[in-house]
Amino acid sequence: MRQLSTITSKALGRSSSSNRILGVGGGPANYSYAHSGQIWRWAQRRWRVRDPTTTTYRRGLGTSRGRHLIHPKRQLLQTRAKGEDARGMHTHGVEQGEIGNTIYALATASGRAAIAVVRVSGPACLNVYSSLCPSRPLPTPRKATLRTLYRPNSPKEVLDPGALVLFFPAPNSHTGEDVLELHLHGGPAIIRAVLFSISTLSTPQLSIRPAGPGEFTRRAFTNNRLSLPQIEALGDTLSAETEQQRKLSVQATTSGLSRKYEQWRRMLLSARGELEAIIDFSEDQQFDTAPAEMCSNVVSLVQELKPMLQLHVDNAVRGELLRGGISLALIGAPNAGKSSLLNRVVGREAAIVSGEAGTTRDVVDLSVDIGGYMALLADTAGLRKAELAGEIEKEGMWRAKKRVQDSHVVIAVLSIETRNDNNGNNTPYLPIPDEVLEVLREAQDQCKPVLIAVNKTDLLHLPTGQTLPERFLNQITPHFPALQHTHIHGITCTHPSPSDGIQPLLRTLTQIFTQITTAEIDSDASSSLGDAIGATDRQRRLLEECISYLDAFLDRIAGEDCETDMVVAAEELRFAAGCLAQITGIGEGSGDVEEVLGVVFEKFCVGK
Ligand SMILES: Nc1nc2c(ncn2[C@@H]2O[C@H](COP(=O)(O)OP(=O)(O)OP(=O)(O)O)[C@@H](O)[C@H]2O)c(=O)[nH]1
Repeated sequence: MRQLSTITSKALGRSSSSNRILGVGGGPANYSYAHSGQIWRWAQRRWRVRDPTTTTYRRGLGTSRGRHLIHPKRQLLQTRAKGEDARGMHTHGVEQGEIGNTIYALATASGRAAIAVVRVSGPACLNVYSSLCPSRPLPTPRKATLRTLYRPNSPKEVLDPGALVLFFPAPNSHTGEDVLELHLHGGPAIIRAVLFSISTLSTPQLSIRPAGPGEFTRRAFTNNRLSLPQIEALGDTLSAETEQQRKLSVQATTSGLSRKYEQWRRMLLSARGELEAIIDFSEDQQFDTAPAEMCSNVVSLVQELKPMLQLHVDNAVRGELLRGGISLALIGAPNAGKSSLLNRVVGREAAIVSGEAGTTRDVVDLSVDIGGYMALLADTAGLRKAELAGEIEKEGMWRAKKRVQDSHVVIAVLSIETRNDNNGNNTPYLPIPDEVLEVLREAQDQCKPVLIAVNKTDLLHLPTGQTLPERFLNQITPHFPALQHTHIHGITCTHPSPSDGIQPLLRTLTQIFTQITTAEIDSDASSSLGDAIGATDRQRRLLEECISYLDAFLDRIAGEDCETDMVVAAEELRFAAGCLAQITGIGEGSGDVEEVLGVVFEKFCVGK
């Protein structure tokens, strides 16, 4: 990635306050600009000024809020960026009184168990310990130590005769505060007694109270032990059901995504600083680098950053497939065996199977773990000529087609049928209905992976090892020249056997899942692109928003009214950086982090 030229000339070198004003280089980050674009927005809101180039707007700029005007185009605000302290660390509006509290909760599931863990976090940890384990020395930090727990102030009353106690002194603990873990015998009465005992230790000076859902993790975030993306990933870890979801959440928890986004945000802020330097000082100052070159450097940086962001968005979409499940539509003619296949895959009689054509009228949805991937299977109404179908069946077919459009993968079930030949023998043949072909072609046009399952192969009495005769394969392939042969499987649903073809079909499905969820890696790009697959839906939407601001920036900078457009273009960069700030919860524009945390912590349980 190209580095922007650093502005070291007279314009910035005059004083340390210049550095602060321009937000370039070091120095306390206590100041931030509201430049023309921002003032314009205020003006729009307050005085209904529409055109940023009018003098009215400039008057608005000069007089609004009566702040110190350092330049006709901008104003210095001595407002500390919300949620950012002097070191640029996030404070997230945590009330000081709150953080001084000590919290406790049962960290393991309630109910009878071999072991139950009670967690305590906050400044009163040592008091809790000395009250429960009177006259016993504090365990060595991070070393499990056997202790007898007593009821506070009743040294003869044992609560748990053999608890393992762990002490994690601040700041090297999960929450960044002192943390005490009590590994108790898991009987409900012991747990209740210990929790009650802890609650009695609260004093006006050292408040001790039960923790809310996710409150330990919230403290970890507040104390910079975890980033917002890591917490989101942690939420996913807790709700992971399949192996792939688990891997994804672990990847996201341990990846350096936050660092990457923060790096990009700082690059954008630095780029914005360069533009603002040009706007403010190009008329009367000397730069080491010519303004035109500085401007083109900023444009190049944005042009290089954009595809990286786009790749992250694409990879995040793949991650969403793992997180939310891959949707599969089963389509085919009535009686082809779609419901029978669904039942075989989920391993139970989930859908009604009958010899009566048109049994399935509506879409039947089921989720199932296929090869470690969460798959959302949809059995749909059989497709046939509309003129043969009644109103309900027509509605069912419409829904089936709609489901194909919304699915990530399509499985078409064709079925072997038999008819009497002239000699009175039952001859197998493979009907391929036009309605099914049409839907499959549409799916292929939308680049959806398609798999064809030829059902009822038991009617063929094939020799062992053969799953589909060549002639049927040859009948299918001309319709789908682009379809891989490995995506055509012979199966039998009603005669389970090692050669029924179901396992090979599932293996192919798993391969398809792997393909559509594997991160796209640009060979020139950073390795963190693979990590982007762990990005959440919220992060993806913010990345997309960031890209749209970068597009707007590039449009502005290419505009004819260079002076005005550059001012507004710098504002677009600020918004773009704000989107990245919202992802990490760090920096100007990070928005209401509490609100984001509220959504993120919904998934957390008490004790986490
Ligand atoms: N011989 C044989 N019969 C099968 C097989 N699979 C399904 N059938 C039969 O085919 C008939 C239709 O099966 P379903 O699974 O209900 O078919 P469907 O495609 O869901 O049918 P609709 O709901 O009408 O769209 C039933 O009588 C099944 O027993 C198979 O592998 N071999």
